[in-house]
Amino acid sequence: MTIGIAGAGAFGTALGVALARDGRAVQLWARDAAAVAQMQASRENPRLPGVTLPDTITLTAALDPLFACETVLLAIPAQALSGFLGDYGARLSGKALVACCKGIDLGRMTGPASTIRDLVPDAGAAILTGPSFATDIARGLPTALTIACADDASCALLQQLLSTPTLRLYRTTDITGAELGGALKNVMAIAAGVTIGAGLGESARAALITRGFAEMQRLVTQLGGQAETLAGLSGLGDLVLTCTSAQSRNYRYGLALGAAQDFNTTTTVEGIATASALRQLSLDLDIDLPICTVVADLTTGRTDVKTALHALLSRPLKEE
Ligand SMILES: NC(=O)C1=CN([C@@H]2O[C@H](COP(=O)(O)OP(=O)(O)OC[C@H]3O[C@@H](n4cnc5c(N)ncnc54)[C@H](OP(=O)(O)O)[C@@H]3O)[C@@H](O)[C@H]2O)C=CC1
Ligand SMILES: O=C(CO)COP(=O)(O)O
Repeated sequence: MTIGIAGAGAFGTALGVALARDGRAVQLWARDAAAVAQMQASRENPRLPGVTLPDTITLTAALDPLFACETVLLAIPAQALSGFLGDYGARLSGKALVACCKGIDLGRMTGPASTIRDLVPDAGAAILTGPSFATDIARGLPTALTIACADDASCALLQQLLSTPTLRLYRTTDITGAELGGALKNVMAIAAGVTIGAGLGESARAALITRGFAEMQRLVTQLGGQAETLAGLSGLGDLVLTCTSAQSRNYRYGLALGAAQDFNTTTTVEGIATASALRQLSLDLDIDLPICTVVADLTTGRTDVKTALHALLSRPLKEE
């Protein structure tokens, strides 16, 4: 069975490489025909330098080969997902669609798997998420991820299909917990980066990560997800990775923000839009999300680091 992957960015390509190396045939689609031609010729993706694309990956800029696959991984940024599904949802109905992105859609206020469920109701909506840098997956380093899908039997099939000897998938039916964990950890990673970038210290970062996790639990449980999911790979696992590693783009963006330095605006930093979505959700649902709100205010220039820090530290003292 050929696995389709929409989006030949770092993550889509890394997943394709891992699956192809383990014997799966992969159709890797990108919208830019010139970039596809260049990758075909070089068997390398500039977004994932130093990794040779196995022969069993077929690159394509045409959509028909992608739509011929029964399982399609959607590895495009979270804010682009609803547009893609709006354009092509009719061609994707009945398939297993696995979101491979992390974020909350600013227009719809939904996580990636929920966006699939809403826009392509008769597809099997799933999400693949958890702690993993694309380069680690592509290098064949050991990685463990969460696959979430409402139906356990379908989830088990996807778990088998997408696991390899070095890419180990755990499954859950808690889509809400899994998709929100992945979305929120990026916002927390920006905050952690700001903390270090502004010279506030590693103790402050540990406090930020811990209170960030409390914030994640508050939102997830109020929206019907499970605290246990957040304690797993898609929540705590990815939170720890992204808040402590300079490989993370969200963390690096936060570092630059905290140090008042420029940052390349073409880099995919999912936490920026997601922070604004969460700020709005906090107001709409009356849920206390102080760190997400501060990150949204920082990234949109509504506040500065000094004021943001004061806002967090001057909150009333309370029970842990
Ligand atoms: N990189 C990583 O280590 C990991 C990333 N992820 C998640 O994967 C998702 C993708 O990130 P990543 O691959 O790193 O990002 P990249 O910036 O490397 O690539 C993004 C890809 O998406 C494509 N794209 C953007 N907008 C659209 C659109 N409207 N329609 C079709 N294709 C589009 C881009 O194409 P073009 O070049 O034409 O703009 C590009 O190929 C994110 O949600 C991220 O959080 C998850 C785990 C690890
Ligand atoms: O999600 C990731 C690791 O699990 C990648 O993080 P960044 O998008 O911050 O680089």
